[in-house]
Amino acid sequence: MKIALLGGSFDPVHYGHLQMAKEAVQVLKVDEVWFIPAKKTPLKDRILTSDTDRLAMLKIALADFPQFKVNPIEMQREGTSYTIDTLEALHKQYPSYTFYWLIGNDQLEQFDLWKDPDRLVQLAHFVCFDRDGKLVQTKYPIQQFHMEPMPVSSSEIRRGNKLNYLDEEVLRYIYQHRLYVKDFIKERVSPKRFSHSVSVAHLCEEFAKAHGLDTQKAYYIGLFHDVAKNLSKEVMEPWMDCICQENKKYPVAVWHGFVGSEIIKRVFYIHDDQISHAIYHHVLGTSHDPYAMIIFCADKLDPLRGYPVKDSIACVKQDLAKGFEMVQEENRKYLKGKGN
Ligand SMILES: Nc1ncnc2c1ncn2[C@@H]1O[C@H](COP(=O)(O)OP(=O)(O)O)[C@@H](O)[C@H]1O
Repeated sequence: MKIALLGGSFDPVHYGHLQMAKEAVQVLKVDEVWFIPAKKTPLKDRILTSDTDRLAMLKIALADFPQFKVNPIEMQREGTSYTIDTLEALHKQYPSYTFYWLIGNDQLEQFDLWKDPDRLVQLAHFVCFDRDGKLVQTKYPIQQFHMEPMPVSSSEIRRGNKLNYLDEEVLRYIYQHRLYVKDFIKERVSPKRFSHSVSVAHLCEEFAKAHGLDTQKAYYIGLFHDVAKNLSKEVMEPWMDCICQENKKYPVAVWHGFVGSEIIKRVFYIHDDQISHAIYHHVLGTSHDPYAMIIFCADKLDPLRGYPVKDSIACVKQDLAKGFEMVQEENRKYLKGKGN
C-alpha cells in the first residue's frame, strides 16, 4: 500500500488541505491519504480548538472521499506532536507500507526547525506542494510539485474570511458549536463594541429562552447585530446602493443595521431570513417579529451600558410585546433629549 500522510492542526480543515490530498492521489498514485490532526503542534504556540471538534470537522469534510481517512495517532499520544514519533510508530505498525509525507511550501521553508529532519526524510518520501506558486530551495531530498492554488489558510478562516473555502457542512458545524465566531466579530469592531456584542448575544439568548424561541438564532442575531458598525460611510454606501437605496434618507448612524443584514449573508454565509430581518430592523425597532423585538430590547438594555436595567429586562422576559413598547418609548424620550 502507498499512503500519503498529511499532518496539520486542521483548525479548521479547508479546501487547501483537500486539494493537496487530491493532488497526492493524482501525482503520487497513492492508495489512500491519511489526515493526521496534531494534538499539540511544535511550531505554533496557539491553543488549538478541542480535539473533538477538529476531529469532527475532519470527518465531515472527508466523508465524500473514500480514499481520504483520518488517523488519530497524534491525538492519542500526549504531549507535543512530533512527526518523527508518528512516522516511527506508523513504520512499526505497517512495516510493508510506503509512506509519503505531504507538506506545503511554508513548512518546507522551516523544515530545519522540525525535529530530526535528516531521519524524517529516511522514514518517508517527503513531498512538497506549493501554496502560492513558489518553489523553495532546499538541501533535503524533497520532491516539489505545483498544485492548483487554494489561497486560504485556517487562520484566515478563524478570523471570518474566505469561509467559502470550507465544506458547507463544516461551516454548519462551526456555527452549531460556536467555534471561532466571536473572533469573526472581534476582527471587525472596536474592543468596546465587541464586549457589547457578546453581552447582547447572551441577553438575546435569555430573552429567547423566556419566550420559547430558538436561543441559537437569538445568540447569532445578538453577536452579529453590529457587525457593520465600524464601517465608514464610503464603505457602506455601495452596500446601501445595492440593497436598499431608499433607506439612504436615514442618518448614516442607522445604516449599519441594513448593511449588517446583508454582510451576514455575503461574508458569513448565514442564510436565515429571521436573522437578517432582525438585524435589518434592530436600530429603529421597526418590526414586530419576535426576534426583531428581542434584539431591539437587548441592544438597548445591555447591562454594559451602565444604566439600571434589571426591572426592564425582567419586564421583557415576562411580556415581549409590552417590554418592546416600553423600550421603544424610553428610546424615543432619549432621542428627543438628544435633540433628534
Ligand atoms: N491553502 C493551502 N494550500 C496548500 N497547502 C496547504 C494549504 N493550507 C495548508 N496547507 C498545508 O497543509 C498542512 C497542514 O496545515 P495546517 O497547519 O493544518 O493549516 P494552515 O496552514 O491552513 O493553518 C501544512 O503542510 C500546510 O502547509
